[in-house]
Amino acid sequence: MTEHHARDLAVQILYAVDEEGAYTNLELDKALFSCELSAEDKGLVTELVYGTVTYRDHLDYVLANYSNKPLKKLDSYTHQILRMALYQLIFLDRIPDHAVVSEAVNTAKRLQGKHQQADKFINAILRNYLKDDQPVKWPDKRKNAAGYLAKYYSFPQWIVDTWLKEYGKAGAEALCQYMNARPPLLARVNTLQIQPDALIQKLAREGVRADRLDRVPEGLALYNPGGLRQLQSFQAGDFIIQDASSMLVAHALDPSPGEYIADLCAAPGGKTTHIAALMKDQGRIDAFDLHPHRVQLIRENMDRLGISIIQPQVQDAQAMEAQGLYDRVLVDAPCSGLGVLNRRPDARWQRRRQQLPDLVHLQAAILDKAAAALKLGGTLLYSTCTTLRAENEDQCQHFLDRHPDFKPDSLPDLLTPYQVEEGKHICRIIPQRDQMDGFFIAKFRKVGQDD
Ligand SMILES: C[S@@+](CC[C@H](N)C(=O)[O-])C[C@H]1O[C@@H](n2cnc3c(N)ncnc32)[C@H](O)[C@@H]1O
Repeated sequence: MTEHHARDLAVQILYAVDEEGAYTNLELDKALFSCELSAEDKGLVTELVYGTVTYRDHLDYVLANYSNKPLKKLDSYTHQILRMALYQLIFLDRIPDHAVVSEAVNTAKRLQGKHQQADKFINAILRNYLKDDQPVKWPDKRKNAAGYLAKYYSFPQWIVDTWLKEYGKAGAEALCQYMNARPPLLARVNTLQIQPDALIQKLAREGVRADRLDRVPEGLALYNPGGLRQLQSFQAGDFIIQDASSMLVAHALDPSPGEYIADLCAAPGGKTTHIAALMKDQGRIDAFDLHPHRVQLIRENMDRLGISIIQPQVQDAQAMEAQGLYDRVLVDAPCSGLGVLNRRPDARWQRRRQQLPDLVHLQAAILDKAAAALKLGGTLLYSTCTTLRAENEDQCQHFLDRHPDFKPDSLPDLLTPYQVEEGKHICRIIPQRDQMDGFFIAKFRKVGQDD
């Protein structure tokens, strides 16, 4: 296959994401697995798809200046081809402009033989854009920061509005920039098997450079690892891919060997397997999740990492019946995920403000079951990967209001850099400040009614 076909494939993936609601990463994996493109062309497809999906609204804002038809009336293939070409013209330096235009026209001819004139329309729009020497007029950044951030950085307006309220103009802009950049590749060393410095040396022998993270003892940054799953160290279970924020959650729970722990929303098991490592694989962890195919991922991870104390089970956490059983319970709740929008380019377009009430309700129901399942004196840890107060601080305050038998509990020193002023039991990991996924962590202790 040639580079031309790489572009055709990219347009077909963009179509599936936009028109059929496919997940970008899964659609890409599926398409790249079954095609015969070179590694370089696969890289190009990935870059074009990720960039075009991420910058969708930025690209449409520019396109609307040059199209005599409303964009909504374009057929989807024409629209995807135009967005993808414009993404290359605006954001990529290495492909000459004339090549971008002729590739777009040829892709249209190949994919849309039946849609007469689409190639001519695409050619005219792209040439008009290239001829125009006036810069695009974006919404005024000072008078209409919300409009500017949403269009320029390509986010739904409601997300930008909440970030502006939370972090102000400069903070919200820095957060938009963070979420548009590719996340670093981080790994957690499986300390049941190997220590970080030994793994760094082992990875070096496999041709991968790795450095230790400052903030999490078992965290590594990996550089240019190529086919990660083919590495002997990966197959041997020496590490798991996980972000630093996520690693902080198991440390916040602070488990000890021999304890009985429940992880109520556990799949695919990143935090469960970390908790097991901190327990030296001694004791027991019940790892629940609603979805059978995701529970299977917990099994695969524990098997690869050589862990024996995890009991994975399909279980709706809202329907748990356990009472007074566990020393510690983790609720790593299903949430709006606004702290990790950089990990899936289509996620920002799929989240809806209207989903929030149901999520908040689900989180509260799971927290109530967690509260009942704990022993007296037990620890409850609540975490989310979102930046929204309704799912974080407000959720926790309502929990304390409903459960006078619980008190805030202080977090270990490792978490101190992220503690909020209001209380030592709450941490906010702020991506643009901490250069990690956006997370919220809160800790409580079951003290009983009379305390
Ligand atoms: C944030 S993810 C968990 C990530 C996981 N803790 C890890 O570190 O790998 C939230 C999980 O909650 C699960 N979930 C959603 N609703 C649930 C419910 N009612 N009961 C149990 N699990 C649920 C989802 O399937 C998803 O796997």
